[in-house]
Amino acid sequence: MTERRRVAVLISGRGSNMVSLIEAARAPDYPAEIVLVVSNRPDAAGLARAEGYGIATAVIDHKAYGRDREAFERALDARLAAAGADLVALAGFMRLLTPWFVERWFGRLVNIHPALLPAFKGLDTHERALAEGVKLHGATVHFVSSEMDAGPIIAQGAVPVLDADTPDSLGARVLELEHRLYPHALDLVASGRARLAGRTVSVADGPAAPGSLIAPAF
Ligand SMILES: Nc1nc2c(c(=O)[nH]1)N[C@@H](CN(C=O)c1ccc(C(=O)N[C@@H](CCC(=O)O)C(=O)O)cc1)CN2
Ligand SMILES: NCC(=O)N[C@@H]1O[C@H](COP(=O)([O-])[O-])[C@@H](O)[C@H]1O
Repeated sequence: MTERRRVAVLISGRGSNMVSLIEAARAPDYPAEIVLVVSNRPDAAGLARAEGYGIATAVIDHKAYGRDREAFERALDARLAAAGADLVALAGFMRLLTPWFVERWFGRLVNIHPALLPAFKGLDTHERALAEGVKLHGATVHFVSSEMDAGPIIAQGAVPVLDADTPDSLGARVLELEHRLYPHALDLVASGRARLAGRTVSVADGPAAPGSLIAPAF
């Protein structure tokens, strides 16, 4: 097997998607290894979870840089370089990245968003999905572009929205899906099967969203 890609995961909180990536990368044939977890928040619960797996962690507190976003990102970039990371996965990382960082890592920087982009960009996606009365909702893994939640889509998964759903019950169903979607999408990128083609992504040998990620047909 070719060299496994060295992945750094960036978090701001709980880190459940980070754990799904760490667990997936424990498989000997998985094309990536998680070499570092970085948080912009010292109190992120995900840090202790990563340490529990023996993964190196770092805190780069954005508050220490005031309004100087680029200074924060230069410190982040230096820590990624020190770990020899060549792929970065955002997992509940709640900082808008500037064009400087995005251009430096473009095509090697991915994010998971709890909605079927381009629908419901931004925050509170489950509340908004229920308010709109959509019947299918889900999650998207995309390459990160300077424009928020607008980068080329790598893989998506869908779940049904039930009449009795609340934002919490729908959010829980989407999160369970995320934990299967993100390891799949990172596999596509790290193995080279997902290829950027301008504003879109082509996926070699097989669908980007295997049946298991699509809500059961009625
Ligand atoms: N240039 C980009 N940066 C980021 C993207 C992206 O697509 N392009 N994705 C996000 C993740 N994200 C939604 O998926 C997101 C992150 C942060 C925010 C936000 O409003 N952040 C505020 C601060 C909030 C806080 O610290 O709690 C901010 O940065 O001022 C919205 C959506 C990751 N970055
Ligand atoms: N806009 C980005 C965003 O909303 N990301 C979402 O934050 C949660 C992080 O959970 P986690 O810390 O348990 O992985 C996930 O649901 C992820 O999709």
